[in-house]
Amino acid sequence: MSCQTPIIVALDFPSRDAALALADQLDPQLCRVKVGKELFTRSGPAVVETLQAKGFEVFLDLKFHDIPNTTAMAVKAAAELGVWMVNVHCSGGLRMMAACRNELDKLSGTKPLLIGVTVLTSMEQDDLAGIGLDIAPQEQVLRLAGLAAQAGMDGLVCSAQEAPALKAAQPGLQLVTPGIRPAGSAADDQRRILTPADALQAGSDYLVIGRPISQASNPAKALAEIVGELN
Ligand SMILES: O=C(O)c1cc(=O)[nH]c(=O)n1[C@@H]1O[C@H](COP(=O)(O)O)[C@@H](O)[C@H]1O
Repeated sequence: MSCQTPIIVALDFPSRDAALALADQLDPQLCRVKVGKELFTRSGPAVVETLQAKGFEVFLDLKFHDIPNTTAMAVKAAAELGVWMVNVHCSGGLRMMAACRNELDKLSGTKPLLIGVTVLTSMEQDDLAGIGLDIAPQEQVLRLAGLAAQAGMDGLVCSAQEAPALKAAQPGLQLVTPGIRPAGSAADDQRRILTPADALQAGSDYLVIGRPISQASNPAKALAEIVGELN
């Protein structure tokens, strides 16, 4: 049976063993899992395959950002790994995103959801100013969302704070929202955050949650409490 909640648990760990130790405490019907840069760089495609064999749908979060051909070929490689979701940075531009879409469209069978990262949830207006963008985060997110829609992307990574505006402007795009913090938990390096229930209410389709679950003394209980809060 496939997953019945919108929760994606980030397996941000320095080793395959640590990631699998957490996965073994989680139920694939209650969450999907995300393999990011740290775990993939250490453990490679084998850890993705192991998680799939345990019944998890895997979001391969490598945030590809390169010239169109290089990015599209990386997305193709992710599709061939059988991942459920893959992402690229929208700031790679329209031609880069369209090349990825085009490459996936050539494949037969089940394809991963192709998701564009807008403005990282760790960034606020001052951070954008630092990289030469004199613009509010939401304005930049909406601009990139327009490009993503034009390129035929399936959805966006954004903050749940932007979800209401995005659902109004781009209703066809699924919203994947990190920066999720249950009430009372530490923000850590995140800046644009919302609670799980508020994020769903705002229009998020998927909630990416890392440390509030992975660093909890009882991760399965932390997941169950968040699922309970959503029902
Ligand atoms: O693409 C992502 O998943 C992502 C995009 C973004 O804007 N912000 C963001 O935090 N993430 C990822 O979501 C996860 C959030 O983890 P926690 O902050 O521990 O909940 C991390 O694995 C990040 O790499």
